[in-house]
Amino acid sequence: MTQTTHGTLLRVAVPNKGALSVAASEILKESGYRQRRDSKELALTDAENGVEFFYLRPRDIALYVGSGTLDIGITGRDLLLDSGASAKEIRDLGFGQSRFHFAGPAGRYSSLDDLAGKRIATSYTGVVEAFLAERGIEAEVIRLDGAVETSIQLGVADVIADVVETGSTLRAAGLATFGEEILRSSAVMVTRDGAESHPGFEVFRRRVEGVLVARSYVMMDYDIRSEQVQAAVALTPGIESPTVSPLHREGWVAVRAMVPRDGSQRLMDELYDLGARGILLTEINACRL
Ligand SMILES: Nc1ncnc2c1ncn2[C@@H]1O[C@H](COP(=O)(O)OP(=O)(O)OP(=O)(O)O)[C@@H](O)[C@H]1O
Ligand SMILES: O=P(O)(O)OC[C@H]1O[C@H](OP(=O)(O)OP(=O)(O)O)[C@H](O)[C@@H]1O
Ligand SMILES: [Mg+2]
Repeated sequence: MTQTTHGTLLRVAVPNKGALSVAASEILKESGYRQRRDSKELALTDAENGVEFFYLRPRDIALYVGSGTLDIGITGRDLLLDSGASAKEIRDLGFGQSRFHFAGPAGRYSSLDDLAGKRIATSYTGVVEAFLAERGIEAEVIRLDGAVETSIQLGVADVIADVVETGSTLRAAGLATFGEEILRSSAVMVTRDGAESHPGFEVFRRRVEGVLVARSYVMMDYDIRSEQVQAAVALTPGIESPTVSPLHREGWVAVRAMVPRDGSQRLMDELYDLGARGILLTEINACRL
């Protein structure tokens, strides 16, 4: 293992390509870590921060983390479940959202009952077989590496089970989803029992958490008459507790609180109606809570 003045480096897996790779490196950069500049680099040591990054196929990441070779990884929830690895999800990272669905020629299939005896092509055999077993559906699962949408036209399968984001790939192939959603996925941070004891683990987790909170919250400042402050603070309770400071203007106070980015415009309207003035919204770049 690599040693530095910090001791053993924390070993972190990052998707090397595909739908998650750019956003994963982005969140790590925002968390203050060095990231590779060249997509051909396979590993990068950020000695100053005590972390070594390994750029791997997102499909393999849960296996490396589950087996104990690496401490933390970023991958998709669907890939984690499909791998059957003993890695565990510790944080939804809020990007790479996708749904996983059965699909067939538009109009031909309407429910899961239509799956019996069919050939289902997918890159996610673990997820699909578990789903079918749970519901007692007997069907043949055919493993393909990708571009599964084409397999029906080529006569290899009757239906597919695949990742759907915008649905444009399905539409282009003349396919439509049917039956209930198999699972909902997004990028997740994974680790394994025992990795938490690494001295660098908690710092890493807290840094990423700080970026995620900074992305979902904004800072709100406003002035309000003292007699309205209770009602206003009830609308903006903050995370710990809002800061209320006296103003030079008699009978008025200034309030500062973190508020969820979603709904923040509506909140400004409500505060204005309460009598608040000078309402400001500012971005938070990073935080530790
Ligand atoms: N179009 C998409 N939009 C958002 N997330 C996606 C999309 N396609 C795939 N994903 C998610 O990205 C993760 C990895 O998929 P990705 O396509 O990068 O890898 P792969 O299919 O194994 O490899 P590749 O497509 O490079 O052969 C999965 O968790 C998946 O849910
Ligand atoms: O609903 P959409 O927005 O069209 O996205 C879904 C498509 O994106 C992924 O393909 P990818 O580009 O990863 O190729 P692959 O099939 O070879 O994995 C996925 O497998 C679907 O084909
Ligand atoms: Mg893919």
